[in-house]
Amino acid sequence: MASSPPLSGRAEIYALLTLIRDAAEDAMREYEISRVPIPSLFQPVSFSPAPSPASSPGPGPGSRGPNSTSTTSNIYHGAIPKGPGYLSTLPLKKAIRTLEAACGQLCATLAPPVHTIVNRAMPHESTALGIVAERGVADALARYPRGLHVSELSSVVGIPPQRLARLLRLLATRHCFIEVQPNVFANNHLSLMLLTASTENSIVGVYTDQVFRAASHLRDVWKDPEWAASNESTKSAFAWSVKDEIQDKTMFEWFALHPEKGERFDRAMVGFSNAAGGLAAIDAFPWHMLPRDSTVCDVGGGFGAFSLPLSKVHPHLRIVLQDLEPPIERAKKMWRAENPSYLDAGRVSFVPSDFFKETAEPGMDIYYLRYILHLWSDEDASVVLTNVRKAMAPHSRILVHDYVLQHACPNADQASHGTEVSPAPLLPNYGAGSVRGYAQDVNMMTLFNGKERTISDMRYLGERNGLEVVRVWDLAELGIVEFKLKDAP
Ligand SMILES: C[S@@+](CC[C@H](N)C(=O)[O-])C[C@H]1O[C@@H](n2cnc3c(N)ncnc32)[C@H](O)[C@@H]1O
Repeated sequence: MASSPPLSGRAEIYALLTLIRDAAEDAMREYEISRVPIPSLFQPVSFSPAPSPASSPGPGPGSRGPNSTSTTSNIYHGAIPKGPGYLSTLPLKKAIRTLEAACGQLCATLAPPVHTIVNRAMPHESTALGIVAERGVADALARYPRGLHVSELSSVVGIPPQRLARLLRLLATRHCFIEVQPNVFANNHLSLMLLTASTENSIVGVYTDQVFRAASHLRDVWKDPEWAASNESTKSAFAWSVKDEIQDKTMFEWFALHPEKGERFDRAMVGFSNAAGGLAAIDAFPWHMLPRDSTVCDVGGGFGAFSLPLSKVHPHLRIVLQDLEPPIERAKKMWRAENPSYLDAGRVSFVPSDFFKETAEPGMDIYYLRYILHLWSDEDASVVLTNVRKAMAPHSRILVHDYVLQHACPNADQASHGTEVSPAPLLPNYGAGSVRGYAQDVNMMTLFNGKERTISDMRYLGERNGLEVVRVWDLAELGIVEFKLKDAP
């Protein structure tokens, strides 16, 4: 546990400035190593139609990893280019974690508290992002690198010019879009994320629509004694928000009434994974050390947002994709389009299965669960884990790929099992540099009564299901917790 005395006053500010400078240097070095130009927020970008899936680049020799541009194909970015300067590697994420933590701590230290608190309470940036993403503003600007006046843009996106200008100015003030002249706006590399074909547009849609509405009901839910006391996923704020339409169902069951929202959610998972570095595990975990034909069961794998790119980078593995029937049907189409040779060689199989009712595929080498356990309370997560444990052979491993949260104060688990310790004077959990995980924790509570977990929570969950933590792989935002059977070698 880090127990050095806290710095104060000028010493803390200078330590933060040093961290900012060092982290920015690390980030710039990563761009240089990757031969990607350092992006400019002031460089307008244009966009022409996407390459067909057949011509999109796949992993190849010399690629830097699954999050770098060279290994991404259309499903991961929704068939759009990421603009100049797009890079998302693990070293860059680590540098940005420190940079954001130090900048956040510096501003929160020196700014008048009222300034910080009022800014944090304002939800309007999210509102503006949601509207602009839904109306396709980035698409409408795509062919105009010198920008378009709101009077022309207005008729394309169906928002009155002056209202549109105000939404865009709020966003441009935070560097998403550029106001190139008064009331004339152009895309930059941030606003490109909002192109309607992009998976990031879908995650913006999910957060600013479904999640936003559900979160606004948390207060009401907690005033109802029955709902407030329940940990069931069918008694979440999301369930409350749709209770006039459907009762006692989870969000996944609600998707059956709204298949278009289910499909948007699938795409959003890819967008979220891009943001969180969800593919970093392809490089960081030693898949290449597993013998040929080792088997990986992607439990609740959706259409294979992880296992599909895994199959491209590590084709020596065999994959079994398990999920409910509708995602499995979508998965078959996705694999046919994205990795037909792997499919035709019979190296992937699709198994419709309810992980609450059925055991996983028996005797697999790896059971991989990404964004699964965090959806559920300890009781429900235990049912899923038990159904996996029953299928395990003595050598099998479970990889739980989720956030691994830390307390915001020094604690015994801070450096256990491979999690990285933040440099002083940052908060032990990297503060603002890791805030998305803590927001996701509240999001899981909102949508499913689920939760993100600390390493102690993971250990507890393992112990109550006959499993032991082997180690944690710190992936700068998400982590992988590796479990084995208790008492297995
Ligand atoms: C948050 S998504 C994660 C998908 C995928 N693992 C990924 O990382 O992109 C949760 C997945 O769990 C699946 N799921 C939900 N309830 C399930 C159940 N009872 N049995 C099997 N899969 C289920 C959903 O269909 C969805 O694909």
